Amino acid sequence: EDWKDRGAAVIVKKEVDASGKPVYRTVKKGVQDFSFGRILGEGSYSSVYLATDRQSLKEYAIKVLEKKHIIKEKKVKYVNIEKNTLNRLTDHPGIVRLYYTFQDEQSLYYVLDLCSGGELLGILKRTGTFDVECTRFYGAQILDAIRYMHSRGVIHRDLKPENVLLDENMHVKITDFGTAKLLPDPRDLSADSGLSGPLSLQGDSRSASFVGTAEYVSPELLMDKSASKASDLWAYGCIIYQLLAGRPPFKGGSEYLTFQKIVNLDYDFPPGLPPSARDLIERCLVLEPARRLTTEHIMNHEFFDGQPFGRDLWRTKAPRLRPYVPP
Ligand SMILES: Nc1ncnc2c1ncn2[C@@H]1O[C@H](COP(=O)(O)OP(=O)(O)OP(=O)(O)O)[C@@H](O)[C@H]1O
Ligand SMILES: O=C(O)[C@@H]1CCC(=O)N(CCc2ccc(Cl)cc2)[C@H]1c1ccccc1Cl
Repeated sequence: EDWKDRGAAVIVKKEVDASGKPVYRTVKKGVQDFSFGRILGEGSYSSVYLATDRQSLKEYAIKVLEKKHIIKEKKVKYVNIEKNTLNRLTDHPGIVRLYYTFQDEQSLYYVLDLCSGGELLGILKRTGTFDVECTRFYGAQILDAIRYMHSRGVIHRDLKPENVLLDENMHVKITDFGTAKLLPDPRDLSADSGLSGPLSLQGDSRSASFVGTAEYVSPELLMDKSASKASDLWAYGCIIYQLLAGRPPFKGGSEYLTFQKIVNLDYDFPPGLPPSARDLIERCLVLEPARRLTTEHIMNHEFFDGQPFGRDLWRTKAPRLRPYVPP
């Protein structure tokens, strides 16, 4: 192959025809272009493998879904949502990148960024809690990624520490978009498209079916099933609380008891939490979605005073992991 593979979705092969004339053939990447390594993890409908591109030797995570299982579990819609969502979120360092997809008789394949640092939940369990510096760094990276997602009309709807992965530099990569809600793409909502309908249509997408993970689900999703961008900020408040406290704010002995705690806003802070962190969490964990802080408000909140966002945030070296020690 004269064409160096640059992680492109297709490879151009240079060959010669019978008369010796050079001809170029484009072929889509496929299973044979990778050497599959160990299993990185398993989902309900998927297995994720470490894989190396045979040409560029670049390492990826390849998520493999078995078609038979997807069809049996009626998850074909999920497959398309994950692909369409990831194709909308292509240029942010805090979102797992989908390079390309392909399929064979039995399976679907998603070639993704390799997140060799594992899940945020995993490192939180090892340290117990995060100190303020770590909470600010990871809180800022997660927020920066949410802000980008929302700007592209994507509501994640299942944000939680298990879905915040870490790359080789221990930087955040948000994953698991199969249950996301796609609003009309703001980039298509140019004035003349007439698509810029009533804001309520865009700001508050009705969702009859999906509910996230018990501890992080927002009260509005439990009460009347309407997910909006504010639902992601409720989950964000739960995550910040969990980084500092070592456990989520709403955790009952059963899912039902957890839901009761959520709709009654029944949670307490462990002693010694910094006042600015308490204030930030309190302003995210607000029952009325419209009264919750937005990503812009949170970036300007006192808890993040002096914390760079944007490019600088992604160039910063991840802080050493230290547990939170009350003063
Ligand atoms: N890009 C990645 N790099 C490294 N590990 C990954 C990557 N994506 C997923 N994993 C790991 O593989 C496992 C399965 O992930 P996957 O997204 O397929 O299923 P899941 O969403 O975790 O499970 P479920 O579908 O039940 O919600 C998870 O434990 C996850 O940590
Ligand atoms: O949307 C696409 O990029 C293609 C379009 C052509 C195609 O056939 N597929 C697979 C569609 C599909 C979805 C679910 C099952 Cl169980 C089987 C096939 C899509 C696909 C291929 C690979 C991985 C994911 C997807 Cl959605």
